[in-house]
Amino acid sequence: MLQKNQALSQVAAAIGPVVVVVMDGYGLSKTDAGSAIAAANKPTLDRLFAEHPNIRLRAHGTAVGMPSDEDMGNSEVGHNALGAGQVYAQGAALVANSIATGEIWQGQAWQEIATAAKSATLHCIGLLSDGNVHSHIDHLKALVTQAKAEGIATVRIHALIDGRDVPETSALDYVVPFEAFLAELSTDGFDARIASGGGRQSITMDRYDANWPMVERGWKTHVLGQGPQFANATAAIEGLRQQHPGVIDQDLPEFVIAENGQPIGTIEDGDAVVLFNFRGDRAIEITRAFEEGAGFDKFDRVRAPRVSYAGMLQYDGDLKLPARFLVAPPAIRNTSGEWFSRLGVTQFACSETQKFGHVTYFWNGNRSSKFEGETYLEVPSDVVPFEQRPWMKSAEIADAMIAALQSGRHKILRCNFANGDMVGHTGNFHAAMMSIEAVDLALGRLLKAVDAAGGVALITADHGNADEMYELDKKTGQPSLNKDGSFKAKTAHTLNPVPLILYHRIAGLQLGLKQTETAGLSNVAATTAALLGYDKHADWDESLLSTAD
Ligand SMILES: O=C(O)[C@H](O)COP(=O)(O)O
Ligand SMILES: [Mn+2]
Ligand SMILES: [Mn+2]
Repeated sequence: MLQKNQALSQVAAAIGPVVVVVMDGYGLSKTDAGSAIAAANKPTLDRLFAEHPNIRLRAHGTAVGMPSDEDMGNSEVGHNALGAGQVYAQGAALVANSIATGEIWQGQAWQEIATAAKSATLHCIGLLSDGNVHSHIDHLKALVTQAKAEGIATVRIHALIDGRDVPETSALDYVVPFEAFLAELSTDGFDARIASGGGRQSITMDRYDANWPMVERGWKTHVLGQGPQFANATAAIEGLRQQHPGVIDQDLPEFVIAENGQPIGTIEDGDAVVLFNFRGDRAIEITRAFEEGAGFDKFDRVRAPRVSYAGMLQYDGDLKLPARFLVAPPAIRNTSGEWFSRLGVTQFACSETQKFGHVTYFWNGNRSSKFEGETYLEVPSDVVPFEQRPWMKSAEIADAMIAALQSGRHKILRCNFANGDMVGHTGNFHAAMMSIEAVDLALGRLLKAVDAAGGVALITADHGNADEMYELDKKTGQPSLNKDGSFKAKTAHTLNPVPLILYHRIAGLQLGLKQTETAGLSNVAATTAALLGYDKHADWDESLLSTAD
């Protein structure tokens, strides 16, 4: 079975390495209004779109395993689909289903949490929004409602403020009704309140070991109850906004809710803790802080309470992190990393810290170890607000890819340029435009090395972001305005499709791409296999490559 496909091998014989480039957050908007991509000076990409086969891929909703087509795509589901060549029901859908059927409450994990919490406090930590990328507020409401039904008396919520997967200053749209919901439920001896919180880019939700001090600040806030005190979360958001004018939700500092100067929800021995985020990347570090013993050395925890801890999902199946989880994650099998490894095809993966796990861990179906024949290279990311360095590490990633191509050691090379996404999330139009220009420059250099190696490049993205930097008015299609007449910044991903461009300069080779109705990210793995002359794995979606007869 693991052999070259005869029909394809003639094409493949002419082809050197295949390079897959993911331009994170590069969507194809219907309109230039508010698009940092349209505004960018990008000669390489302009030439690619004008002169090389290119099609649109679906990158959101059910095409990437989200519950509905109203759901935007994100890096996890996008890279899972790209790397696995297939679409799985993802965390958002699995948790929603498990709650809908009630299965979640029957499982041993919830039973253990409920038992511990009956004689202590249940703490729920996570991202308070309906972004459905890391979490969903409906899942949290179901947890609190079930806690009351099972006779748990005290629930404390530690709320990370979003503004990154939802509008940038929407915190009160979630916090006000949620505090009302908790107050209504808090009868008959039941007491559920928000106890602490802060902006998600300021505390707790770091990823890929980029900035542990963020997690330390979160620990001090949620566990030790240290931080500026307010009477409730609504007052905290209002107060922090007054104290820090112009700071958007995701960057708000930490807050602690207190009564008579005493924090109402520190985390103590015997308590139960549920991290209600389902996505792994930004959940792993805080989980380690709760689960690891005395050997934990990332920061001084001051005290490490002995708690019953559960994740909404298991965030890393290889490391078994966390040990207890309420819903089983998708069992992603037969990924392209594994398939190509079995075929003896050498693979190289590279990105900077912020997206390194995306092209390795997410790409390989949430697996933290390498397959045989894989080489990984991580370029350390800057630890600064990315609107101050919109070029990020695009030049260094290009350098590493060029060197890897020149080494002749790898048959498939993949990389992720983080810029369009990470700078897109800041809501800064000018910086996002520059971020795309940096990617264009890096891409131009990389493609020269692809030519020199006689290779082919597939250039794509995992979802949109920089393609819509302003909220667009549904009726006019033009940017919506703030009260002061400025454009309303948009920090979240978009629902737009992404490009797939097929690039090569191999003389005499005619290749094209098929634009099908359902073409999506999950078709890229089979397209890569076809370029190399291999059959795809039977589980994968079809190749989009067309060859001249
Ligand atoms: O975690 C984040 O930064 C955002 O919620 C989603 O962005 P990503 O899916 O591109 O990582
Ligand atoms: Mn992404
Ligand atoms: Mn993103």
